[in-house]
Amino acid sequence: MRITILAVGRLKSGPEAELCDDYLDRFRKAGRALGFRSIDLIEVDSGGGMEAEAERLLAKLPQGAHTIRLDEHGREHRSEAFSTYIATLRDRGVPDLCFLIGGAEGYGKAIQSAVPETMAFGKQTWPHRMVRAMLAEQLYRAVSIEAGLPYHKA
Ligand SMILES: C[S@@+](CC[C@H](N)C(=O)[O-])C[C@H]1O[C@@H](n2cnc3c(N)ncnc32)[C@H](O)[C@@H]1O
Repeated sequence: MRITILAVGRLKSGPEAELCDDYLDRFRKAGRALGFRSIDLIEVDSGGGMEAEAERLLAKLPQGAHTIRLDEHGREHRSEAFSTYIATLRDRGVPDLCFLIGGAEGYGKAIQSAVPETMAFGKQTWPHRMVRAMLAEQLYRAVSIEAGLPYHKA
């Protein structure tokens, strides 16, 4: 299974980008043996309003991907359940799993109707820069749980 994180805004550098890269690397190393073939972060330009950002996101969605929209109003998963969930998608043969992260204003309506599945990291609103690193960390945690690595302390 290939994973894509599709995010509004371009982070050239900074602590959030470094943290995100670090967890993506860890995910690649731990995930490969479990059948997670790749993980890529794709950024689209911010600006022009939510609907313009929505169009840019939709244009980059891998065709046929199982897509989950990160949203503070969304569904919450415990880390163990998230680990089982992505493993189940992989075992069902889903080729592409894509996570969307909105921009500073959130999502346009086109995204809300095209991507009904949501996931929340609690009910608070987090900066989109941090949400990337949080998602990369939860993905690494998910594969470390499946692999039995001593990272996650339940
Ligand atoms: C700054 S937030 C958007 C703020 C808010 N939705 C609005 O309309 O003002 C930017 C993006 O970060 C992500 N995000 C922020 N808080 C989140 C949370 N608690 N759980 C999951 N994703 C979150 C979402 O993808 C959101 O679109």
